[in-house]
Amino acid sequence: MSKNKGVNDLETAIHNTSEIGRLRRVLLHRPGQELENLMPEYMERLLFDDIPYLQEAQREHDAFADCLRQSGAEVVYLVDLVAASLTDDAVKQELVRQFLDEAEVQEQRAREMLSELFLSLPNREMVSQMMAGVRKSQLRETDQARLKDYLAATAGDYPFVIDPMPNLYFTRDPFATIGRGVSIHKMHTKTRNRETLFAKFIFKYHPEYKSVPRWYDRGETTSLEGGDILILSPEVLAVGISQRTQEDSIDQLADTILTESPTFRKILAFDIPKTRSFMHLDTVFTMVDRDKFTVHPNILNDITVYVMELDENRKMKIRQEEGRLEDILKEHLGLDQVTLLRCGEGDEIDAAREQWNDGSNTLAVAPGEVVVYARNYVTNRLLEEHGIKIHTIPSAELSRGRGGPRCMSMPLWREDLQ
Ligand SMILES: NC(=O)NCCC[C@H](N)C(=O)O
Repeated sequence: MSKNKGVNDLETAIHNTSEIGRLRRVLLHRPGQELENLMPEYMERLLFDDIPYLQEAQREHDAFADCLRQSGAEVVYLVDLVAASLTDDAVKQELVRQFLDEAEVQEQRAREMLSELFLSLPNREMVSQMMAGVRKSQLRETDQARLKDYLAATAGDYPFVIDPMPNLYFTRDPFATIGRGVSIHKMHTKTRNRETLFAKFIFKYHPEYKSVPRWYDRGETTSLEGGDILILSPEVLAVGISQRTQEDSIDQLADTILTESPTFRKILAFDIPKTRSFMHLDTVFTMVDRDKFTVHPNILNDITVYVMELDENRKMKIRQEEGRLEDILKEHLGLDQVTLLRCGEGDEIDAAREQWNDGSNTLAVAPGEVVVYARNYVTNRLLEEHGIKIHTIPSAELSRGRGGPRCMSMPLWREDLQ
């Protein structure tokens, strides 16, 4: 792939062989009405710690998208991809049917009314409405009257007929591009599991994406989330064993990838503490250059790395690594030196504060060039001192969802590293 090629010349739908190759096409979701459907009573279940101010969150998100465009990436939005996957009425009806199943709307009359509501909308608006959720008050008065008993019995005072999906702007998690393929995830929580239905439709019906190889699927029984998957090189993947990703899922992913992908040879499984602030591997560890990584200092004593690879009989071998993380990375990536850049410069308080606001969660747009939240100025200064070029984006509202630039993006196409 030549650096001079235009985005339209990218020959394959998906191409992602590293964390840091020049980013050429990336998937985002601009936060929408789903954030306006957050209420304090239900925030914890919906995985938010506070309610972002939507207009400001959108301004911040637009600044993020502009920053990615200026660094040479085409920005693609989730609603547009899903809308373009609804290639005919039958597919649109199939999405509505499965969406209602997964939103657990079982009563026949309620299903009919909601189907009518969704199918009356153009594709893009319909998808946005699904994402936003449906308030009881949005149903026509006549429908509310007809459904009175059903609504009282199923929801009581609960104000939604269908829950919002406020975590959609973290496009990193419901599916992940790996090499030329994709893993579609079974999510750890019910609230986020509904997000992966959109990925199912993109990779089943979208004209450009429907033939992409599949490494993992949403029908699996154990959870795997994209924030736990890092592509350290075309041969080596890192996958977090975390609050969100189970060991069995990594076994399953490793079996498929190591057998079927033409390049990946090894998976490093990083066992990290299972807590909310470290929910995924990328909340404590990201790659910023060929030999440099950000890390949350608090996990360094609490991390165990396992190496998974196929032996000469193509049977999976797993062994535990000993020693410092720097040395393990050096060995498996064939590097002379690895530098770990400690969040908050390693200061106990700055590290905790900045990691909570995703100081270790950087998105590389090229080797040694990353997008970071402006608020994490201590970590950002350290990155610059080590020669990393940083692009800062505003983050007062976006950070309330507990995810940073890497969490808010899914690379669809990166250039290979030379
Ligand atoms: N990769 C990531 O760490 N994504 C951030 C996800 C935040 C979201 N509120 C969640 O709890 O799933």
